[in-house]
Order: sequence, then structure tokens, then C-alpha cells
Amino acid sequence: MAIEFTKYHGLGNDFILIDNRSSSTPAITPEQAIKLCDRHFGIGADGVIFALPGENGNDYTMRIFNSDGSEPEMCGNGIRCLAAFLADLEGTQRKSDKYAIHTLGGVMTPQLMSDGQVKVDMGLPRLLAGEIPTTLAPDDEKVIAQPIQVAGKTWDVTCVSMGNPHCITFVEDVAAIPLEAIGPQFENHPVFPRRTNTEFIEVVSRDYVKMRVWERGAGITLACGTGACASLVAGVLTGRCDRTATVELPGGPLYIEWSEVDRRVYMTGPAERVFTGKID
Ligand SMILES: N[C@@H](CCC[C@H](N)C(=O)O)C(=O)O
Repeated sequence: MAIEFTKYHGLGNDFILIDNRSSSTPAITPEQAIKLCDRHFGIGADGVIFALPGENGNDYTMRIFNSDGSEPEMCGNGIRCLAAFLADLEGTQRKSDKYAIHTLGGVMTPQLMSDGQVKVDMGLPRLLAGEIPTTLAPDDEKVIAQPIQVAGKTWDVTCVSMGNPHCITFVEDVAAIPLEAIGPQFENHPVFPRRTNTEFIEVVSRDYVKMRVWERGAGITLACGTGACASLVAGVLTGRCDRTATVELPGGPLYIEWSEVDRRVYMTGPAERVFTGKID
């Protein structure tokens, strides 16, 4: 049976989107996702995203497989791509510019903006060690600038969950970080029982930071939406950033706000359709 797909990207973080609205079971397996994500033998992507029927009264459900076949709870760039994909699928039947999306990391609300960008209510950041999860502190304590040993060096890390786990380190020069070498060591460090995404942040000013990321289950990517949100939260918690900032990624900028009013995080950025195809 052939399965139709559409390739999207958010700042170069790229995904294969599958219209799975007629069933709550993803149309392909994690093993098939690994093959499709392969950049030489497959379509090439950082993950596969499924648009499923909504659970718990929400409009839709999003599930995602990373390029290594693991299933993360959330994906920030992916949910913007999903919103653009749903708008395309619904066409003239579309009733609203906002969708309530059920994810394993909670309900997220992307909104299609008139300038073509997508703004997402990413919900409340989770800051307690038990919620991330990490054993770097007791379950009911925050992990802010805690020392961790990686590659023979001590790094001060701040941990934030945006539904999925993030470990953030502030550095002087983000370009000098040997991401390929140390990323896997952070990802698989024993203090992270569900592994972790890892962000390195150079603070240029209180509202402009540069970020590079090593993603759990995907390695180096050009952008990570949940990572950008978690990094801004870590910047505020450590007194380095204002509550609104531009996070500059290798693939381009994301605009992040950690609202003082409702304590929720808002992310704004693009979602671009690349091509459509059929998988045999
Ligand atoms: N690129 C994504 C995050 C995708 C999931 C991540 N690899 C994980 O395993 O948590 C984003 O834009 O947030």
C-alpha cells in the first residue's frame, strides 16, 4: 500500500508529515521511520510526524518518531509544521486559525499568523528534577547551574522540560563547542534516565542569544523549538536573559517569550512545505 507524505521544515529542522487522521495508530513503525529519515537511502529527515485524530476533546493528536526511531513527547518546530500541514489538508473547510493539539507532553496550541509564521502556546515549562527527569537533584528541586562531568570537564547545566527533557549550558563561544563529540555523552549521561536534548547557549545580549543543539534521537539539527524555549527559560532562571528573546539557531531565528502574566512559553517561527510524495 502506498502512503502519501509531505516534507516540511522549520528552520531546517525537517520532518516527514503523514496524514493519519483516519486512525489512531501511526501508519508506519519506528523501524520504517528510521529508514525513511535516512539522508542517503531514504527521504531524509530529523523525524516523522503523524497527524492523528484528537484525543481528550482536542482537535488533533501529534505523534513523532525521531530519526533513531525513539518517540519523544513533544517537538516545537514539528508542531508548527503540523499546523501548516493541517491547514493545507483542511483547505477551505478550515474553521479556525488555532488548533488544540494533544501530545505526549501536554496540550499545545499553534496559531497560524497572517504573516505566514506560526505562534505556539507551548504551555508551562517544568522545572523540577523529577519532571525532567534527571537525578541531578532531588525530585522536587530545580536544577539550576548544577555541575556535571562530561568529557573530562565540569559543565554547569540548567535543566528544563518543555514536555521533553533539555540540558542547557551557557558558554562564551558557541561555535567552539565540539558538539559531535560531546553531544552523545550528554544525551546518554546516567543522570538522565530518559536521555536528554542538549543545548549550548552564547548570550550576546539579554534579548539575543545564539544556540547550537544536540538532539536526543536525532543528533545535530539546524534548529530545535522546544530547545529554544527551554534555553530562554534557563536564561531567565540564571539571570542572563529578559523574558522575551530572539534565539538564533544555525537554521535561523525563533522568537520566544516566557510570559510573566500566565507563566506559559510562546514560540513564533516559520513552517515551510518542501515537497510531497508517496512511499511504497
Ligand atoms: N526538534 C524538536 C525536538 C524533537 C524531539 C527531540 N529530539 C526529543 O527527543 O525530545 C523541536 O523542535 O522541539
